[in-house]
Amino acid sequence: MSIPAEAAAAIVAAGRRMDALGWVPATAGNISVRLGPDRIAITRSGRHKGMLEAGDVMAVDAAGAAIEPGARPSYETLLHCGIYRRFPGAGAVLHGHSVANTVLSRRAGDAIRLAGYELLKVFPGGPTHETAVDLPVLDNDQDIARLQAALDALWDATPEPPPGYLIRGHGVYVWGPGMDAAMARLEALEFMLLCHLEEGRPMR
Ligand SMILES: CSC[C@@H](O)[C@@H](O)C(=O)COP(=O)(O)O
Ligand SMILES: [Zn+2]
Repeated sequence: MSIPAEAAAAIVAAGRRMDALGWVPATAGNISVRLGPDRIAITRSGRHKGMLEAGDVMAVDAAGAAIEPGARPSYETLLHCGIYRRFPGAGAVLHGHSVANTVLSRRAGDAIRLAGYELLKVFPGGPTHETAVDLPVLDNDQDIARLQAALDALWDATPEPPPGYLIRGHGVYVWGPGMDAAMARLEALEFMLLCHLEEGRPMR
């Protein structure tokens, strides 16, 4: 299946931006866009996200299976599928490994509370800086299906989960209705995490 040029271009541009900000070292990170009810455009596994070309983006179905036989999507494809399945309004998903999200997630318990930051207004339902967002932190797991099951259990127990979470010592997942919104949320989140880190704040 060929990927719509606009979707591939949005993924390539997002990878360059994340790389410029130092959030996707080596071949870290993965990026996707929802194409339709049973189609997702996602980065191929093992590509450097700052040097993507349109051909580094491929299609999978809603269960994460490659449409093109033999093609190898991101190792973490099931996490993207889990987000699109759970949140019908999600149109783009970003995953990065920044220093701030890695260090803070290693120190944190099961959540990091972000409160009092002006940039919280970038998150849905956060019209003022007085809102607090509890960003979930899950233990890392190389069994991605098991990690997604832990996320599903968490989301089942959380009335309105924020559009992002951390994986301990690994990275962040953030989503939005489209790529621009997902990137704005990622930038806001990384900014607040960096503030948190600089201040040496307690986690909750
Ligand atoms: C460079 S190691 C990082 C990977 O293990 C993984 O966490 C990651 O983010 C990228 O995996 P990928 O399969 O390229 O999408
Ligand atoms: Zn990763």
